Amino acid sequence: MAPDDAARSARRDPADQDSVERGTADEVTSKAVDRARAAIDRHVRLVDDFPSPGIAFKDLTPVLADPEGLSAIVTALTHGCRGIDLVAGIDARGFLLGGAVARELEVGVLAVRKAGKLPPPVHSTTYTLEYGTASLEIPADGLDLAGRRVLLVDDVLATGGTAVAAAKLLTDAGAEIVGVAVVMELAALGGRSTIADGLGPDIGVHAVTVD
Ligand SMILES: O=P(O)(O)OC[C@H]1O[C@H](OP(=O)(O)OP(=O)(O)O)[C@H](O)[C@@H]1O
Ligand SMILES: Nc1ncnc2[nH]cnc12
Repeated sequence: MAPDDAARSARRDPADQDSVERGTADEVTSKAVDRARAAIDRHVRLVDDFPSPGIAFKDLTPVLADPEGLSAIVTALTHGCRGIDLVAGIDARGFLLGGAVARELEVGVLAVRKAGKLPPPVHSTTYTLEYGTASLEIPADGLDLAGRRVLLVDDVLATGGTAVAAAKLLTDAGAEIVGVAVVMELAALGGRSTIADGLGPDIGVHAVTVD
């Protein structure tokens, strides 16, 4: 996505003194990206052969537990999400990030959950990710997604299977996916092109850092 003033346009008066003192939204975001990358480099836990042999797992849990890391990442993730009215956080670290991003943008948040956690009825889909298959679900009742403009948020984009599956669940329920925002993109696994193939070339994919 192109740099923009998403967080500010979503909730702040561009002329307010606080924004002026902290610089333009682009400057704030660009500094946040630098801080976020530094926190990721400092705290990411690299675990070989998890959850299965041959997988180099990047665990962002300690990054999110760091106050500077969480703060910078949330600011950086709001970059480029103009005009959204719902954040969807993907199970499980996407819940933490999605809630914080939604609060920052003053919109609601929806948890896209792994199978078996939600009461029926649900919309469900099974998909393939880097290390196996899984199912995601959202409520099929009590939630009107028609016409909602949704930003998908997750910690890692690897093959893109998870993001495409979550997006399809939401679009089948009537929502429009406006963008996908992740902390870390594992570029070698081709998630960006899977998203373009599955959701169309116009879906913006914003990664705070690319590995
Ligand atoms: O791009 P993909 O190949 O689909 O992989 C990305 C997904 O993999 C991880 O989740 P995982 O399903 O391992 O669940 P977790 O959040 O519980 O660790 C990560 O949090 C993403 O959701
Ligand atoms: N290598 C990896 N590290 C962390 N999360 C992932 N999700 C899919 N592949 C992953």
